[in-house]
Amino acid sequence: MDWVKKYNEWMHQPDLDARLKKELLLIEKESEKEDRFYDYLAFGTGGIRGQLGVGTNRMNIYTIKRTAKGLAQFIADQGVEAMKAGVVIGYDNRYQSREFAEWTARVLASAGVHVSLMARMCPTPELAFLVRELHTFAGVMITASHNPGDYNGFKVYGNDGGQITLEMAGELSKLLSAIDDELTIKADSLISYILAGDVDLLDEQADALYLKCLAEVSQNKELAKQAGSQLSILYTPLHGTGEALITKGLAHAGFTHLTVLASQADGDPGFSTTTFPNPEVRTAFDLSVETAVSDGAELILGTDPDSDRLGVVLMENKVPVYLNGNQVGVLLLSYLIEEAVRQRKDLSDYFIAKTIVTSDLGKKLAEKYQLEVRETLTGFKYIGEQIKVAEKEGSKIFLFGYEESNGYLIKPFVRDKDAIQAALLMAELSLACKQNDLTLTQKLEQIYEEFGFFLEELDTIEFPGKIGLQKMSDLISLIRQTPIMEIGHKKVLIKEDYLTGDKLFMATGRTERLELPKSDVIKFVFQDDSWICIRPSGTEPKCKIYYSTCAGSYEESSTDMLAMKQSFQSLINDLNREPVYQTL
Ligand SMILES: O=P([O-])(O)O[C@H]1O[C@H](COP(=O)(O)O)[C@@H](O)[C@H](O)[C@H]1O
Ligand SMILES: [Mg+2]
Repeated sequence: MDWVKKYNEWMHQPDLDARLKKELLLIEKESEKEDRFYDYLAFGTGGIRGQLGVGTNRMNIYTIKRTAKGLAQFIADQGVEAMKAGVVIGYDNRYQSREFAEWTARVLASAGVHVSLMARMCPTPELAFLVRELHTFAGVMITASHNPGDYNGFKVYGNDGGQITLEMAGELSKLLSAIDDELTIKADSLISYILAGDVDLLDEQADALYLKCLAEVSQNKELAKQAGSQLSILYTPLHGTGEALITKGLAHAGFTHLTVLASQADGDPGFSTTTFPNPEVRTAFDLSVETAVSDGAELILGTDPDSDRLGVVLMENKVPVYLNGNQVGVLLLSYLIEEAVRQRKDLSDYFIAKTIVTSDLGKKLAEKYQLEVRETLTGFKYIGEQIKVAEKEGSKIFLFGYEESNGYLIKPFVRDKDAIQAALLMAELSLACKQNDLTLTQKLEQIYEEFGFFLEELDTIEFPGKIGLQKMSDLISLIRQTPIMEIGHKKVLIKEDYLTGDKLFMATGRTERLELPKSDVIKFVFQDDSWICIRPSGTEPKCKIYYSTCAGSYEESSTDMLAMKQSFQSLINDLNREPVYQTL
């Protein structure tokens, strides 16, 4: 895109939003202007996501209107029935989320697409649920999930309730590439569309519908009814949308001893009490741990702003034990398996889904019970897609889906990760363990003893701006091209390149085809089942490096981890010829 032309167009637009105009006038550096106007934001792992601000490469009312116009055209192309089925729209507590949701509703309605708009902020899984429940053609959620406060985003759902995958995103992007009149897209007022019946507002009824289905998540209803009040839970919504459904959902099930961390329950879009509202990061729990120590809570649950990620901290003798997403996932899976066995279900009828960057511990556990394991690329949309595929095939039944970045799904009435479902099951599992005089760390230990001590770590390297994007792509290409036979003392057994689709056996040079769609991901697998995977994030300007080790003891596994990380870090620094390493 000719950024100078675009910049001038925005600069000379007579009625440009006053705040954006002010911001535009303050930009002096040419590189900054270029970064904001060289392109439009594109679809990534979780829809369109970016920093708020002026420019085509930022989230603002103009880029939102353009995206909504593209979506309206896409729906109109499917015919009148699709337009009537329409779109359900939700939004979180972020800056401008509500404004963006209203603009999306207005632009869609102006094109004749029916809209159901949430009247207040809601969790992403509730919106995903409503797509199925209301049989709409699509769904839109305005959120940037766990990203910092200056981000926002536009997630799109298809009529199965899952986030759109490559095919639909590709078609939508094609339509969007022909739209460049973002500054002049017009629509009537929201109230006029509501009065005309083109936009419906959804409120309490949405919660009631969701909560009715949530009850299905419970594996042992009697347990929580009888003993739920014995488990003391502290919950933090991290200023986001989770409070209403989590408190109601858990209370209905019987978990009545639940306290909400008041200082993080105010919907503050600046996330002022935490630097990063991401339950993957320990500091997100600083305040809740402090409170749990003084109040004696046994379990801390925390959800990200749009409440699709769940973080768990166990309080054992007032000492916090932070679980990562892989650990929570394997604990939930082991509980689902135990309950299925107790209920005499034939587990070979079921499948689980996980991503290629998620630990293999869950896979080992599942395989012991003849559960099929389906692996997908990163992005919960691919896990949601597997449920659709299985239904179409009439093959296996979905038992569980999860990924390392704190995403879990139990019941497929939602087709995206759902922290409300996961919070309920986590509470139930904690209670079941408590009843058996077992701590969750002991439970985890038992799993490690049986299947091996799997450790996982994540490094991120930030690559901001247009130049950063190029540097990141160059680095990953270098890794792709360099014949890496060994990392530290470990021989590479297999190199999987998801961009070329090749699975290369290093010793013999033999290749097999990888079955997943093409994606810029490289995975090195070692002889002892440990692996390293590198890919660009699709939601933030950074490169992610995942490490996983497995050994017969915790000590062995962590020594391995340290050695493996150090070697890979210095390999990357050497390849890049400038040190780029920064740890999450
Ligand atoms: O950010 P969320 O919670 O919407 O989640 C989205 O992004 C995450 C991070 O993606 P990436 O590694 O590409 O940044 C993915 O793990 C997740 O599957 C996806 O739904
Ligand atoms: Mg989220």
